[in-house]
Amino acid sequence: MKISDLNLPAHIECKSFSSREELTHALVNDVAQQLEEAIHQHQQASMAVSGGRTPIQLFHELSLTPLDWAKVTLTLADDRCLKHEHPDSNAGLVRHTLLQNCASDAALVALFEDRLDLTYQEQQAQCEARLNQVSDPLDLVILGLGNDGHTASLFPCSDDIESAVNSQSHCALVTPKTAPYSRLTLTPKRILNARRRILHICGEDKLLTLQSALSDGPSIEMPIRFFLAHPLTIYWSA
Ligand SMILES: O=C(O)[C@H](O)[C@@H](O)[C@H](O)[C@H](O)COP(=O)(O)O
Repeated sequence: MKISDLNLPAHIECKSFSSREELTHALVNDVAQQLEEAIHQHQQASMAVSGGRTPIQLFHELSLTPLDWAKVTLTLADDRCLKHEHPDSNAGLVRHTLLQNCASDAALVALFEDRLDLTYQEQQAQCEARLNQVSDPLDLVILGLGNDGHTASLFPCSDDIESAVNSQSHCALVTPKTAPYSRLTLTPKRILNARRRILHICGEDKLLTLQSALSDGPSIEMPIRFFLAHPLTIYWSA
């Protein structure tokens, strides 16, 4: 199957690559250009990135890209409720792979604070306060996709999904049943307010998930649908 086999609506732009290396190269250029334009227009830039395995190469190559990183604020589309030194922490991943080299001067606004003495509800309240200080709209949000149709940490299996997707806040606390750790996630409201959204996916399995998300069905059952209904750029490679 190829991404061109999917019947994508006109508001979705699709960029398809024959290798992950080519995809990464093109995506780095796109992201760098978007951040530069934002800095040019309003003297600063803001971007939320996702965790997981897919963006690791992107983070590394972005970190090597010359840019006025001191004017860039990074945050996360979602994070696991873990200390940042934990290998599954998205904030830890961003610190170790993206906030390096040329990008070491960028600011990172973590969703989950690096401490375990607060309840998850207190963490959520503090995350909300921090996100209030990050420019809204964000210039760019890079999303990933799970094969259950989750994106960010909007997990369809979670008891919290309905309140998370309807939330008027910047972030929500979600505990998935099919994945480890409670999570803090940006809400659809905050993600949809961004100036631009990119979906970064690699592999045939993600294409099948995308195909099923494009078929009719409730958004809450495959939360990526909230974003497929709005302008989006998809970067895909096998
Ligand atoms: O922290 C997370 O789990 C994510 O941000 C999540 O939404 C991720 O993007 C997808 O699960 C895809 O993960 P992979 O890139 O590892 O397939």
